[in-house]
Amino acid sequence: MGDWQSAAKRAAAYYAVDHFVQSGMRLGLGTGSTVAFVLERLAQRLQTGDLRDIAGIPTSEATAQRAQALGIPLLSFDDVQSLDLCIDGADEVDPSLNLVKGLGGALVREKIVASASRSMVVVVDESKIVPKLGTRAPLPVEVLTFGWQLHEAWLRSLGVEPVLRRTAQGEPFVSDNGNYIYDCHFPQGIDDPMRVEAAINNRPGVVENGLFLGYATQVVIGMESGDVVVKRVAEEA
Ligand SMILES: O=C[C@H](O)[C@H](O)[C@H](O)COP(=O)(O)O
Repeated sequence: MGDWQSAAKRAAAYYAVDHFVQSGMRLGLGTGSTVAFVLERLAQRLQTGDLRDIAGIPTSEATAQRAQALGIPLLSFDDVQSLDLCIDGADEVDPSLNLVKGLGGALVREKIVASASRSMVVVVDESKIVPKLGTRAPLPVEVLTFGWQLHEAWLRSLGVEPVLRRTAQGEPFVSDNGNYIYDCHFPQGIDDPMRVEAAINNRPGVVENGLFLGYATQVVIGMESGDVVVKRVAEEA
């Protein structure tokens, strides 16, 4: 990651916390290197007393640990069933603010938390902006370990190049939910995300895929120039 990308992620994350988070909110806390800056900013503003009475549901064990270390109060779905706002990163953002997520392996909990949130602010650097989903990042598909071997040929039959995600040691990567992940490469990008989402999620053994269609309400983009640009979903006519 270039220096500008790290600065752009921080700029987007700080902007999102400063413009969208208010005292008293119940938050969804996403996962990844950009969300790390969100947590940093939340902790700073809690310490100064600028923000009060906020708490969040983390979308991964990594986010839970980081938030706890920073003193950000955490909740679970035992405590609340809906959230005011979810802030999360993304691997791709298209012109309609549809997303691919999950390169950090947290897609299942991220989608559950996003679906329980009244709005979703996505924080990215400008390298994540794409004209078409599937052109920059593979689509992660989380599957149960039982029968994981059955999915590869099926995914290939959809015209996809699936690669089982592995650790640096060559072992299959295991998600926080105890599942495996196929990273699915689309040679021409994803032409019809809704059809792909329905087909993949209808397959027995598939837990979830990384397409987030219609979830993002705002996308905060940190630019290489140092500027921050905010995109919102188009208002309905
Ligand atoms: O599973 C991981 C998440 O979807 C992340 O939000 C996504 O991969 C973006 O991560 P980062 O901010 O590190 O690029």
